Amino acid sequence: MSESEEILRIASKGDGVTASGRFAWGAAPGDILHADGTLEWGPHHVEPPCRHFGRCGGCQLQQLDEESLRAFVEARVSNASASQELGAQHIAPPHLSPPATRRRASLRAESSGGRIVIGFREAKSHRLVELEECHVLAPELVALLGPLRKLLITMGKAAPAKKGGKGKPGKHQQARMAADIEMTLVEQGVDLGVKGLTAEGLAATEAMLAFAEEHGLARLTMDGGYGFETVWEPVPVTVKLGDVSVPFPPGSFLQATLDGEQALVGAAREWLEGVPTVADLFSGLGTFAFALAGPGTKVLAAEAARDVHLACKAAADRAQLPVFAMHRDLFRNPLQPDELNKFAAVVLDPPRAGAREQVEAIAQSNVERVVYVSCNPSSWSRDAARLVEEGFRLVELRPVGQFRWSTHVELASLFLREA
Ligand SMILES: C[S@@+](CC[C@H](N)C(=O)[O-])C[C@H]1O[C@@H](n2cnc3c(N)ncnc32)[C@H](O)[C@@H]1O
Repeated sequence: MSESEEILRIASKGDGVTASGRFAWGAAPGDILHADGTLEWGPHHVEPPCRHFGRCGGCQLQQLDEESLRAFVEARVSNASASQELGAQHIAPPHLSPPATRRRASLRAESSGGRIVIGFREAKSHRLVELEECHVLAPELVALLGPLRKLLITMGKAAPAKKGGKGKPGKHQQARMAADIEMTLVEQGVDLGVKGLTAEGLAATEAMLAFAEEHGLARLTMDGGYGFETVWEPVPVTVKLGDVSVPFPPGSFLQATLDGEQALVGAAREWLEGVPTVADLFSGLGTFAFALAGPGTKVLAAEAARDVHLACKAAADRAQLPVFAMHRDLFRNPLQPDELNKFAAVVLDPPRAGAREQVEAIAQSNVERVVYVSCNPSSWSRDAARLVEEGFRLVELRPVGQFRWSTHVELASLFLREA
């Protein structure tokens, strides 16, 4: 049997690891892992603030004190850099979003044992934990969970009985319900999307409208399998990017916290100050484009999602800012070196898969300054290695932990081409 050993670090999936390579879930650095698998808490182990911790799939690291949480975020990023020998010149202290600031969430709602459960999926299982509290979500989102649960029960009762089901003939009967819930805090309040359900019948529709009105929703959309249908949107929904209110199509990407967005945008602003022409690739609604564009800076914003691209374009036109929105699939049709050569700098913020093809074209171009923002240190390090191979230097790396207490880590990085 193995000896008692100290937990030395937290691995990328959130388990504590000892020197001999033993793993322990829920451990903090400095804990002692005994031979029988029990943990003795060390100086960095704190009482998790949430009663659901350990069962809810939303958080993995609530047992860490602030110091070791910061160390985890920094290590994820610096290890990714070291794994490819990128030679980062400077790694900034990590930015961590405070509790109760996450402004978007994807949750699951299911009927279970005659009840409706809304929550993140349980860790390593398909079961849902009923969220009685949540320490990461913004209070406006948490406040809606209880009322939403009641609404879904009402809708279930209002739904027509399924043919062949049990129960007295002619009586409404609650069918098994499962839906995906998207919540985003926008300028007008909460944008709520329910996927997998339709409001069937007058009673269900009226219940939805009453709910939206009573809770002052910014928008309510339903998607029963044929695309989003807007049930309620008293005024057009927008998000503020830079100084511009940009239309927000249902389900669009928004950085998870406002302070996280500000950390990433702040890095891009600092690194691209005074640059006259910037290509913002995987631009989304224009988070970086609207922050960078101004009298001295023109920005091209390239994005594949059509509704997102159109929203960016409409906002740029209305604000009369030098942001030129381009609809383009940058995986299949990356900006080519001759197109990239028209820009003094590139900022790119691709999805988790990274941007292998687009980075190859950047490597082959004459662009001298690249700001790479990433939500996946692994794909980032692969792409970064290609830039370094073609003569770029990794000047600065800023770890950002927008998803507090989770293993999900983001970063901003600056690459300059060696003279
Ligand atoms: C991580 S988000 C970043 C969005 C934006 N930079 C921001 O901060 O809000 C990645 C964006 O890439 C877009 N995207 C995904 N695949 C793409 C592709 N093949 N070509 C271009 N854009 C793509 C997504 O629609 C999404 O808007």
